[in-house]
Amino acid sequence: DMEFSYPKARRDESVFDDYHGHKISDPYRWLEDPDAKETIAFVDAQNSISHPFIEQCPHRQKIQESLTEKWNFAKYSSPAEHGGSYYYYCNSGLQNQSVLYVQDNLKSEPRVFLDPNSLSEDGTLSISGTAFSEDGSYFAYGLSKCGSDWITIQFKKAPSGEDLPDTLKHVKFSSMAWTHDNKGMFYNRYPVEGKSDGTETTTNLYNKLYYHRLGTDQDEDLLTVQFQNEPKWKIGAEVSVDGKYLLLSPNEGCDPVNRLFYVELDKLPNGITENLPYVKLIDNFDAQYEYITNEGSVFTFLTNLNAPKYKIINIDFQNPDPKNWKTLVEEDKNAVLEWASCVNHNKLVLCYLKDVKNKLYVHRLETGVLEAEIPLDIGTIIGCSGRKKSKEIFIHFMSFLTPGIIYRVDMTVDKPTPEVFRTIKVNNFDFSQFEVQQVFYPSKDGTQIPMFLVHKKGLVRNGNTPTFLYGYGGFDISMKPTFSVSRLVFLKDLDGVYALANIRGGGEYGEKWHKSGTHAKKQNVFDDFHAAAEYLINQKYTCPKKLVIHGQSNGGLLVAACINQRPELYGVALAQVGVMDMFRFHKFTIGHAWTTDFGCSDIPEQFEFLKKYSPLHNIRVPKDDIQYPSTLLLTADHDDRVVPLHSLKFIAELQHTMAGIKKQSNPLLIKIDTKAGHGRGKPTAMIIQEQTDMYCFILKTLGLDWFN
Ligand SMILES: O=C([C@@H]1CC(F)(F)CN1C(=O)CCN1C(=O)c2ccccc2C1=O)N1CCCC1
Repeated sequence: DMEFSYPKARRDESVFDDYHGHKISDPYRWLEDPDAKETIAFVDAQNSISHPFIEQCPHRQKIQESLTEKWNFAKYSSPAEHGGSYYYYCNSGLQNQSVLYVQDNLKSEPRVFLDPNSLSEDGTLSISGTAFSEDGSYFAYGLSKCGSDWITIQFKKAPSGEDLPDTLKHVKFSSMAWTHDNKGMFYNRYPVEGKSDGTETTTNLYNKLYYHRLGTDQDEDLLTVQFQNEPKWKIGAEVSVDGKYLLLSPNEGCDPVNRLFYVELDKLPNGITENLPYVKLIDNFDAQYEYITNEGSVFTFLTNLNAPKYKIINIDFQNPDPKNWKTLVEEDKNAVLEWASCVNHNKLVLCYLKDVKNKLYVHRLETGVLEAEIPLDIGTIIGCSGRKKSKEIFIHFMSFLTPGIIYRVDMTVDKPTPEVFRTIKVNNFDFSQFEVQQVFYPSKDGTQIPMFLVHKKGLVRNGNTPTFLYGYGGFDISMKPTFSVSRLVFLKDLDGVYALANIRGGGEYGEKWHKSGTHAKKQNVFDDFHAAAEYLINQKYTCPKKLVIHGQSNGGLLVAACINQRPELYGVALAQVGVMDMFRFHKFTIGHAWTTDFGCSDIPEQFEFLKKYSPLHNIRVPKDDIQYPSTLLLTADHDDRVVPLHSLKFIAELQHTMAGIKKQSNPLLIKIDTKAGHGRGKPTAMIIQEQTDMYCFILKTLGLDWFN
């Protein structure tokens, strides 16, 4: 047990806000300026205690070597056909970024098409968004530095890979939609306001849609669509499969809802110009309308309109009145329709999630009638490639104990059957020693919550097994079984249990499940997670001291709120890039888009429910001899999704509150990485370091040995 002396951080008690009559102080407001000398000093001081604690782990070297060795297996994506060539990503094992290869056909010799590893020494430059032109002769790709959401779009000739000079800057949250004359592409930009390298916290408002004509300078790009009276709107843009329509899907948050406007491109008297005239087909945020395909003016959409588990409808743009809309595939009350794709001209491939397991079906586009099920094992479809003109699709299957199988499915036959195209193999790892089960446990309000458990076969439930509980709980995102070799190494070497709780707020059971974990019902999410912990303890898998909880982003909020509410229930808490200040999150970068799940402190009744769980505002000394779990917050200087100030303010308040409290022997630390962001695009070397850090922290705080 160590007594920590945490860095002193200035508390400015003079800073407070009045929220509808409530005076709320914000003594670490100064930490909101990432460039202030004082903030930089705070970050260094925190790292100077967290780094040694993590690095002094006796087994660090062994852990790092073991993770690196196990990580070193070839990873592939499904192939995708463009312009007659096939493209796929491959990471040979330890490359920092996957490489995009091209081959003339599925059997021929692949060539490197784009290798991001050649673009930066440390692998911190990553591909973020790609789009081939309709004839496959041009390729646009976004590059992100250090994991920032900002991208720069560049272009190549395809399949040669020859670089083109066109460069589009100040792009963020962008569609990439080519016109079918292959002359140019629609994309999104934000107005330039000072620094935009991903370390700034400036709010992102007034998203605009531009059209770039290949071979011209960016400053000649046409400002085609903007909504000057709707600063929060982001403008999704897509060109229809026949090239005749530009589909605009504005949304103003993260809910699965959008408006639907369109432009008939071949009816424009002067081609594409500034301020394109659009038709408002759907001018409300009542539902989501996701374009699948169209036959002339009859458009097929995936929608949750009066269908919280989604359905497929047809809208004839010539008869747009909702009373003429037709349902093509009815909602399935027992499964969520996650996505649909039109392939082989007249087929619809539908992917459902049923009790958090994916199932694939083929329907006729013309009638919506079910034709066949594509048989799959229990697990997750993480990718599907194939277009309307494709006669085949490739599906990428994965699960806890399946690193990946890519199937090719011939869509021209009556009974499409998956044939193995490629199996992702992990060397010398015996998966047969593990098993997966799905359990359902009751939450506080009696709701049955699914949870996956992964552990070695023959596990003895003695209430003392190190258990790693992961959750997210928001934004209609479903936590599905995926493969992680580092997790399995952890389970193997510690005889541990991995638990994935499908708590409310996610998309596991459609829009009702999502909504029941938002706004005034957000506490359901935390209750579901507490109940998962209690289940694991009551069923003798583990005990509080051996229970590790981990969450990222909205899941970081989950972990922080949970240790505030039930510190006695958890042994170790890893809160990664979490949202901690629920009163101010909407002021930074894209935070304003999250009010769809969280609400906003500007609104009195929403302030009331935010106040009840906001991590930063609910830190208190636990009663009796209860202390906070060993806690490690993780964030990074280029995280412009959830800006680091959230974690900095939370750790400052937590350390202040618990400093000098003798019973708090568990460490309360934060690690702030540099040249890293919210997570996407992180190079392999940094991922392995981060996993090593987390396992070192867990081993040290659980007092465990790493056997392997
Ligand atoms: O990052 C997020 C939430 C959760 C999410 F809904 F899944 C996504 N999200 C977002 O904030 C999504 C941000 N975002 C867009 O709005 C957008 C438009 C077009 C292209 C790409 C983007 C994109 O990444 N959060 C961080 C913590 C709380 C929520």
